[in-house]
Amino acid sequence: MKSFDTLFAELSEKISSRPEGSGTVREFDAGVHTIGKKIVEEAAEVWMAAEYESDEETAEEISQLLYHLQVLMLAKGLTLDDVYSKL
Ligand SMILES: N=c1c2ncn([C@@H]3O[C@H](COP(=O)(O)OP(=O)(O)OP(=O)(O)O)[C@@H](O)[C@H]3O)c2ncn1[C@@H]1O[C@H](COP(=O)(O)O)[C@@H](O)[C@H]1O
Repeated sequence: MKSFDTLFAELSEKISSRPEGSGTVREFDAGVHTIGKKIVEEAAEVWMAAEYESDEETAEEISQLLYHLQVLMLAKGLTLDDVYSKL
């Protein structure tokens, strides 16, 4: 099982090494505008799942939202500490 920190380390490594077929690299290259739209879409899916779907489906949507937030952090050059320092 991954944690928020281990996923962030994995995504950072993907963006550095740019392996063929990485969805993360593709989304990173698409830029902040595209990633931002994905975040809004995923946030709506979290809301709908929380109201109308199972706990498992809600957890899956939340995991996807966290993933896209991390890609946005990387696209902006933000670190985990930048965010954690605001918690
Ligand atoms: N955790 C995730 C993850 N969560 C969500 N997603 C992406 O978000 C999409 C889910 O969005 P939707 O539910 O809207 O599904 P969809 O509409 O079919 O997707 P799109 O058409 O919008 O691409 C998936 O298709 C993935 O592209 C993720 N992509 C990758 N990861 C993890 O990131 C790591 C690196 O992945 P790669 O860069 O692909 O190697 C791996 O550990 C993966 O498990």
